[in-house]
Amino acid sequence: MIAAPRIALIAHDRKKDDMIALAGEYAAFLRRCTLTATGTTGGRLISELGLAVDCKHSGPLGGDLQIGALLVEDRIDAVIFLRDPMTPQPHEPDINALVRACDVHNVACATNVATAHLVLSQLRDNGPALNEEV
Ligand SMILES: O=C(CO)COP(=O)(O)O
Repeated sequence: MIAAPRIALIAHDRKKDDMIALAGEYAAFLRRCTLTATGTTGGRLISELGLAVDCKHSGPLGGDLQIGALLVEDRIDAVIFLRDPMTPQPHEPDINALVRACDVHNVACATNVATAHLVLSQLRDNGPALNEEV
């Protein structure tokens, strides 16, 4: 049996509605996954979609770094990180650290909805083999 994918879900404030819409589309699949999220994003996924989510701190309070630490320990298969490219964020260094950690450890990181569809449909249809050698 293929293990349930472990997915991190993160969205900046102006991207949270997009995240809820995206997660709603994949809700049946996401219910079979192990989900982690930054605090406010996770709270909305729980309250609006009824997903089971391990909520870390809010992004500006270190949540991105907590998720980065998990993926460094090989405990995350993919990150869906809907960043807001139009709004400066006080925790920009944390955001960059998380995306860099994805690159260092070859963990799939979708930073927009189009890529998120590719990653989520791949995981749903083929399991968490995104960062294995092909
Ligand atoms: O700021 C974030 C990611 O950088 C998201 O944090 P929240 O989900 O707590 O809003």
